[in-house]
Amino acid sequence: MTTFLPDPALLDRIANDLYLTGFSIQHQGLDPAWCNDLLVLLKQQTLRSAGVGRTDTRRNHPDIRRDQIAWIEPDAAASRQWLDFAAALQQALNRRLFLGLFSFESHFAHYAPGAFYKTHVDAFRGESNRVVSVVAYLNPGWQQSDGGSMVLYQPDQPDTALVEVWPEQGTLAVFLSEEFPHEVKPAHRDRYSIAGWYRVNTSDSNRIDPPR
Ligand SMILES: O=C(O)CCC(=O)C(=O)O
Ligand SMILES: [Fe+2]
Repeated sequence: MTTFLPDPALLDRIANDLYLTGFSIQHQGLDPAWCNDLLVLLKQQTLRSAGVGRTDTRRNHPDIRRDQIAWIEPDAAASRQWLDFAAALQQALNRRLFLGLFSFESHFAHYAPGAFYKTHVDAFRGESNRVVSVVAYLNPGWQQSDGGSMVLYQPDQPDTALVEVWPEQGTLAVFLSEEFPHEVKPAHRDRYSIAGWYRVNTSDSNRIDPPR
C-alpha cells in the first residue's frame, strides 16, 4: 500500500476554518486510493449497532440512530494510516489553536439504506470531554439524489441549517463537538464513513477519563 502523508496545507485550512467558524468541510481531503483501502477494511469488520449516551448508561436507541459501527484499531496498514493522519491533525490543531487535544477515538460506520442519526451533539456542554469531531466519507460516486447528507445546524439553533455535507469519497468534515447539532439523513444506498473524536484530558483523582 502506498503511504499518503497528510498535506500540511490541508491541516492548515482545517485549523483556520475551525478558528474562524468552528467547522471545516474539505472536499477531496483524503486520497481516493487510501479511501478505497479503508472501505475494504471497513467491510471486513464485524459491525454492531451503535449506542447512545455515556459508557455507563449506553443503550441502543434505534429511534435515534441506526448505524452499525466498529472501533478502529491500528491493526492494518490503512487504519494505522488513518490514526497517523488523525495524530497529525491533532498536532496541527493544538499548535494553531491551543486546544489541548489529548486523545483520539474513532469508529467505522455503515448506514444501511434508510438508516439515519437524528439531530444530536457529540458532547454535552460542561459534561463530556469530546472537543473536536471528525468525519471522513468513503463512498465513490455519491449523488445528491442518493440522500444521506449530514446537516450541520447553527449552535443553539437546531432548526437553522448551516451546511449540508454529502458523503462523497474523500470529503472530510471537522467541527467543534459541543457547538454544532447535526444529523445524518437517510440514504437510498449503503453509506460508509469514519467518525472520530478528539478529547481533552479531564482526569481527576476520582476517575480516569478518557477511559481507553
Ligand atoms: O456520518 C456522519 O455524517 C456523522 C456521524 C455522526 O454524527 C456521529 O457518529 O456522531
Ligand atoms: Fe455526531
